[in-house]
Amino acid sequence: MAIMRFSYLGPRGTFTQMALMQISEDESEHVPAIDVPAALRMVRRGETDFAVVPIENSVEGGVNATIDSLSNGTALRIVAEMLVPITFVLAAPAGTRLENVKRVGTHPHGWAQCQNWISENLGDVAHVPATSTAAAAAAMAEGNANFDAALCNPLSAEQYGLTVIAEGVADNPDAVTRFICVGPENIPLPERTISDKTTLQVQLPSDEAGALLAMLEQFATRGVNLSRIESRPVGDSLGRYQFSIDCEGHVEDERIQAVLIGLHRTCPLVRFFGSYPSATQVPITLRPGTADQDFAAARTWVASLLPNS
Ligand SMILES: O=C(O)C(=O)Cc1ccccc1
Repeated sequence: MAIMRFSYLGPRGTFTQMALMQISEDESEHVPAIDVPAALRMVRRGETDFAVVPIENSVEGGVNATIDSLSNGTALRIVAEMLVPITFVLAAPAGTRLENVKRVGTHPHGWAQCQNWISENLGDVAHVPATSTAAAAAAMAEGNANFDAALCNPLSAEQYGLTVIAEGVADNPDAVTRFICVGPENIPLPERTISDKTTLQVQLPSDEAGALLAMLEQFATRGVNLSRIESRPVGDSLGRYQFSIDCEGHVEDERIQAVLIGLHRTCPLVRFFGSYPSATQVPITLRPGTADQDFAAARTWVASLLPNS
């Protein structure tokens, strides 16, 4: 089989690479990118086959960089999702004392997920933003960091030869980040499983009272549960928002097709970003009347009412 190339939010040792390891353990296939748009750009240009990027974390919610660069560029397809439990350490050159840490380098999401721990344990310290947690660790190891410790995962502390000066750094020990694997638009659709997700981008008709409610009703009437919904600015004028949505089900499910038909009829823009197996594979409980056979039976009945049936 041809070698698969995966771009990811790098450098080596990011949480994103930990997610990538779940689907490809061979590091020779991993191509680090400076940020999420760059990782996706490599797929759009055909330089890599897939990109792995964070989309949602249990503390901060949606990752805007990912949602926006999916929404505002040429079409891509999500083919898989991965969950990574997030555990941080503070890593620094040997001999660094915790009480001397005044500036912490990390990715903004890392900072957001540890703010309370940091202020309780270190008092007033400044955040120095880095392009990723591992980029902070790498800068620290190279000796050109303008901070005293990197907030990163244990793997990158080890990879970059830093000393762990605090472990279990987290506001919420159960924090999880969800990552997606994204391929080009023409990639085959992943097969249906007992539990799938579908990701969409939807714009609403402008200046219409109740447009958001009407859009949500397309899902509600077919018993389709949403697992994430984010409003993001369209970007052309103030007050214009679009929605990034994950819902439970696969585009091969009749109820999802009915939602898509409803959205397409009533919304000025609907983009499909793929259907893929949910990471947990917890079976979806269907509301009565929303299974494939219910739709098929209803269609047969309607057809029987027509004159030439
Ligand atoms: O910076 C990283 O290591 C990433 O992969 C992004 C990130 C940062 C913090 C929490 C989850 C993901």
